[in-house]
Amino acid sequence: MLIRHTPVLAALTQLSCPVQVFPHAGIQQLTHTHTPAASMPDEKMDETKKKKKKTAECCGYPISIFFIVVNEFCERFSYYGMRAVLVLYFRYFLLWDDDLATSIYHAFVALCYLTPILGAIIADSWLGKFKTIIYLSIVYAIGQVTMAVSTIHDITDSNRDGTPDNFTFHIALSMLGLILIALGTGGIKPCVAAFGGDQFQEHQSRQLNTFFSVFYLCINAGSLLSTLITPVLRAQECGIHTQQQCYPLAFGVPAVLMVISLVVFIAGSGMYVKTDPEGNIMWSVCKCIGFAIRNRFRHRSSSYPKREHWMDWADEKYDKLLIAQIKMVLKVLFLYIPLPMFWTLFDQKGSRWTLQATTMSGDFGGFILQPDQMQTVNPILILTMVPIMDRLIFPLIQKCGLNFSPLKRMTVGMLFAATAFVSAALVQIEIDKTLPNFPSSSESQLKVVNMYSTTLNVTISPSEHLLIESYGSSADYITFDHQDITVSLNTSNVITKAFSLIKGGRQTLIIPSDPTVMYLVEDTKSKPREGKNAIRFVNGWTADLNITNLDSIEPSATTNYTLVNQGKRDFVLRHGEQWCEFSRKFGFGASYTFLITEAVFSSDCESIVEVEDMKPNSVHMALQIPQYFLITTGEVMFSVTGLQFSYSQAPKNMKSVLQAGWLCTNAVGNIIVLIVAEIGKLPKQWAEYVLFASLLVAVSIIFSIMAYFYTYIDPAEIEAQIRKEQGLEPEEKEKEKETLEMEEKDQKNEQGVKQTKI
Ligand SMILES: C[C@H](N)C(=O)N1CCC[C@H]1C(=O)O
Repeated sequence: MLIRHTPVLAALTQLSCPVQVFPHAGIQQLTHTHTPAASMPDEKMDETKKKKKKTAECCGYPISIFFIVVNEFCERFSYYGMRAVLVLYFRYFLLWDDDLATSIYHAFVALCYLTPILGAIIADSWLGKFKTIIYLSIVYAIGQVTMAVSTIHDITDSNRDGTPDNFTFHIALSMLGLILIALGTGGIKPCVAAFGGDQFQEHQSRQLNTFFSVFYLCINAGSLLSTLITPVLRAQECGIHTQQQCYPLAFGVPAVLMVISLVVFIAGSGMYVKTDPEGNIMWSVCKCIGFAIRNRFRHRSSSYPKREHWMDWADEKYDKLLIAQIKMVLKVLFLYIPLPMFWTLFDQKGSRWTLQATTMSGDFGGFILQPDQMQTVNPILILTMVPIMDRLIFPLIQKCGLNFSPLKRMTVGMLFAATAFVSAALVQIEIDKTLPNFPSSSESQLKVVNMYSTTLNVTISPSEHLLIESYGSSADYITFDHQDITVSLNTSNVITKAFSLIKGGRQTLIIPSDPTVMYLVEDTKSKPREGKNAIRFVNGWTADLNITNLDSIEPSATTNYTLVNQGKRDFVLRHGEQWCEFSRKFGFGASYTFLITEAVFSSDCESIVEVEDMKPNSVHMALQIPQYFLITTGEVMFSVTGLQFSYSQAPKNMKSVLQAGWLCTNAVGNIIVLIVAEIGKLPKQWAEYVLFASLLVAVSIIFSIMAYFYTYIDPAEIEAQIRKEQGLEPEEKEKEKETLEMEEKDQKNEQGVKQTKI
């Protein structure tokens, strides 16, 4: 069979066109060997006419962009604000355990980045971007309201004890809310970015790139504000019958912001450039690909001449333009295959890095930073680094004559993320030096506390001999590689008792005022969560005691651990009319047992003895700043560029689809985090960080090779040339005139800006 080769198809299949770097644009474009007007497709020109009539401009930017970026700010506030308190809601309202809460949280985030495919298909094939954004924003707002309602404990708290009586109701409502939110946030995300891009005209490529940077700034401004505000709202107390943590307010404010986002978007509706969907494009794409594969298979014999691209096997039945568009999209999607690895590392900020922060000290002198607040460093850095990169670093690189093309930027971004993980590994090594020596799964550890009135000689079979003074403890934990021990106490007569220790556990042997009833209590064997401190009391007084926020404690008994925050804490010990106040300043991540002596009231609580079970964290959280700086630099190079690249390389009718493909790399990255968390970790955390860094370096090498073979295209130009070859080109002269007019207008605008600056 004979295949016709047109110049455009040859250009598409060989992809070896000369390239030219546009100033600031970052995206290399095909060199025009003819006037720009000559390359403009008729359809695009018609659309441009529409744009010219409709779009008002300010400083060279379409005014409609203002509504889109404000909409994005409010939407991201809503999304990140809700996300900031979600795990806590699962953990402390629905009372799920840590594992379930984290898994559902990550699954939700992954779903939010998978639904863009659905939104893109709806937008590009059916409703168009404008209507898709409106309808899915309504779904999103309903989801946020449903979520806020699901957190009102009073709805099912018929016995008014402060906890919901019907958990199934709250779980069902919140899951419905989350599904609607995922559908809404994911569905509109590819459309909003692409819709913003659609507002720009051919001659505004510089402004288009700035738009994507401003868009990213708005995302992070929204994220920063909401991550700071919603936890504060959650910490308030509210309720109808009983006062509880105010989840309805923490979820309600994001719901209000989502409604505002929708109103702002609708307010701009008269100004937007709205491109209509071109029928069920996704279905046509699938059918065309299916036909190409079947046709290739039918003609597999070597007697048939080869075609330059496997999609050319759809030539017999499908339009050349569609085939060319599919080739463009597939080429970019293929390039995306290695990208999820970046997000796998990036998304660990919220999990592994936050856990790392819980083993560090957040005392910054003037203020205290909680471990999860460390994440706000990312949006703060984005807000400062995007302008610096855009205005200073990238132009400087360009001035030096270096071709820092988008795909090179993305590769360098990945390498920055890898170095962030090397930095995290170095910090981890420092932390490990300060961590207690926890027992392995076959070992047991024991500490001894003496509440007896005199010093005791304690022998633990077979070979441990300890001398422990009254209201004192053994210096540190003793490690045993067996569980069964016998303890002998040398009091007036020898008391002997056998115990079985917990494998892999840490315990304390409490010897009370009556040593014959000595007993074991279980100790914490990991750092207390969220950088808090675990404390407990042993009552050496002669009667029951009440301690603030703790149950009443019997003589000789030990309380369970209570978690207290960093800072000065006061406890009132009370028995009947007698009381005293005990104050203590806590650091981060320590564990203490307080021994209450017989003289507690007569000494005004001064005689209480502190036994340090676990030292407070000593490595400072500031050491995490370099890793945050490196990952954020990586994000600016990778994510902002990826957003622009996905828009610029997509054919007009598949812009949202490529945005969705880009967002999907994020979803896959999140799913990898989930799988890694489930499969388990390397024995050493620093080794896991190094492993992730090495994987990303390997992936970025693969990506750079793929990028080397990628040729940047101007989809509009290719589409125009195909249309021209198909005889669909309108009057050249009219087009030329239109373009010249547009360029003149652009120049005037730029001069206007310069004059204003002067
Ligand atoms: C908050 C992040 N710095 C950020 O801007 N993003 C993380 C995933 C992509 C992007 C977003 O759109 O939220």
